[in-house]
Amino acid sequence: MENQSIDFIPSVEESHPKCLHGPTLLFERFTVEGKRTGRKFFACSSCRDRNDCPFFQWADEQITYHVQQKKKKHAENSKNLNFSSKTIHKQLKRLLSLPCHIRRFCKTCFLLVLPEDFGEHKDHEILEGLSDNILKQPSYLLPSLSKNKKEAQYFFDEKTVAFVVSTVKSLGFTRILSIGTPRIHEYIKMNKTIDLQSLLLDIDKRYVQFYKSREFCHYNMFNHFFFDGETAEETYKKFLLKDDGNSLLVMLDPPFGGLVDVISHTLKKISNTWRNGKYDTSEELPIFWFFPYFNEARIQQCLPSLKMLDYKVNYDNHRLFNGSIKGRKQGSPVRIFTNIKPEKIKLPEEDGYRFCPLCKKYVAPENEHCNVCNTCPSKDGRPYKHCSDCNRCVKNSRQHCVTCGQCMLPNHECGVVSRAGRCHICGAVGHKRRECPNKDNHSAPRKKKRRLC
Ligand SMILES: C[S@@+](CC[C@H](N)C(=O)[O-])C[C@H]1O[C@@H](n2cnc3c(N)ncnc32)[C@H](O)[C@@H]1O
Ligand SMILES: [Zn+2]
Ligand SMILES: [Zn+2]
Ligand SMILES: [Zn+2]
Ligand SMILES: [Zn+2]
Ligand SMILES: [Zn+2]
Ligand SMILES: [Zn+2]
Repeated sequence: MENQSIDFIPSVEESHPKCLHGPTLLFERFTVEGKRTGRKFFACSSCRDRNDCPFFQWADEQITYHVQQKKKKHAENSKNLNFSSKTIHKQLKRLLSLPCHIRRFCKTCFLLVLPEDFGEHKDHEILEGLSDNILKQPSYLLPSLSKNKKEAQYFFDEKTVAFVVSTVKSLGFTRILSIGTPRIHEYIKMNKTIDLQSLLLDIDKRYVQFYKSREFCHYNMFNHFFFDGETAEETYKKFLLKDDGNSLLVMLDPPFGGLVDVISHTLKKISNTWRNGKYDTSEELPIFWFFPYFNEARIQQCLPSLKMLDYKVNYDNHRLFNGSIKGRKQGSPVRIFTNIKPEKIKLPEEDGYRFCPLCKKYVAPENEHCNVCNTCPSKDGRPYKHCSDCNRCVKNSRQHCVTCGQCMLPNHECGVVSRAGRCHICGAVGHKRRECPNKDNHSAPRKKKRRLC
């Protein structure tokens, strides 16, 4: 799915073959020249790595014996953490009734352990003395799955969590559908005085041990699949449509490798269910989508009402996303995409954000308004300046080069224009291969660099 020569085709997933992660998605391959091959295939909605989910099936092919065997083997290997939700909820209640010093968590099995089960985990890595508070913050207790490409868990730092929750509160929301945002969910649960409700939907099944069934659903956001069937889906619908769907915000922080089209497709499904329960169908389901700034164009193509805020979303356990990399002054590349009017969202002035009356939104300290472009142009957290030759704003670090006919870095290889960020077919900026007007009649092979002189 990471490969750019694959395109997602929205279709009725319920009729697709299923893998361990629910109905698969339909994709189509492109040739390197950007032409459709016409050959479609089903692949796992959630895993890009075949080691995590080996499912693959050509759409025009009957499932082979080989594939069936592979699927069976994978299902057998994935039987761990196969606990029943009913008993698991009772388990947390019992654990909380015990004194702290005999409350244990097995770091080998990722399980909370009751005294009668100590023997089963005797050679495992054990954490003991679990306080009530730590049991309310499982994202700090569970080892992060950040090495696993499938789940890619990166957690917001405390400041970001506090900012996001207070913003949601000040906007008047009372409920958050938290998709892949366990840290927001647990912060709300921990701080009862905040008076917000949250339902967590996440693919990480380990969370089921820490929450009641009305607080957490084991869920796949790439195909809108509830692993525990109709009961879980009912829990979600009830939450979504409570109070006629009023005062609800959907918040999601997908793994950064997730495809924008696929995530948008899920958001549209959620929005349709929400809208069906409402009188005023012109209203839009309020969304906060956390994603890197460089996805802006694609997100706006899929969901045009989503606007990008300047706020830099920091993470605890990601060097790139918490501004801790030496020399990386621009900070985290993750932003909030929302359909709430940006002027209503006050970004923290103590961090240098200020209101731009011309753009009618809060902007980052380095983002100076350009009167020619009539915008605060910086997207990536670096200062920009206007170049009258290019007739647009460019990064401060660039200078106009007459030979290249555009603004370039001072030490650039003069006469060679990088194709990064350009369409692979026609070389233009502003669209990708799949939207290229020349897509169907182009056959030149892809080149990395183009000599101009
Ligand atoms: C980038 S992390 C976001 C965590 C968030 N920043 C927080 O602090 O709460 C991605 C989250 O999405 C979850 N996730 C990954 N793939 C998912 C999927 N296919 N469906 C639902 N949740 C998924 C992960 O388990 C993780 O909680
Ligand atoms: Zn799968
Ligand atoms: Zn164990
Ligand atoms: Zn401005
Ligand atoms: Zn400008
Ligand atoms: Zn220029
Ligand atoms: Zn040059």
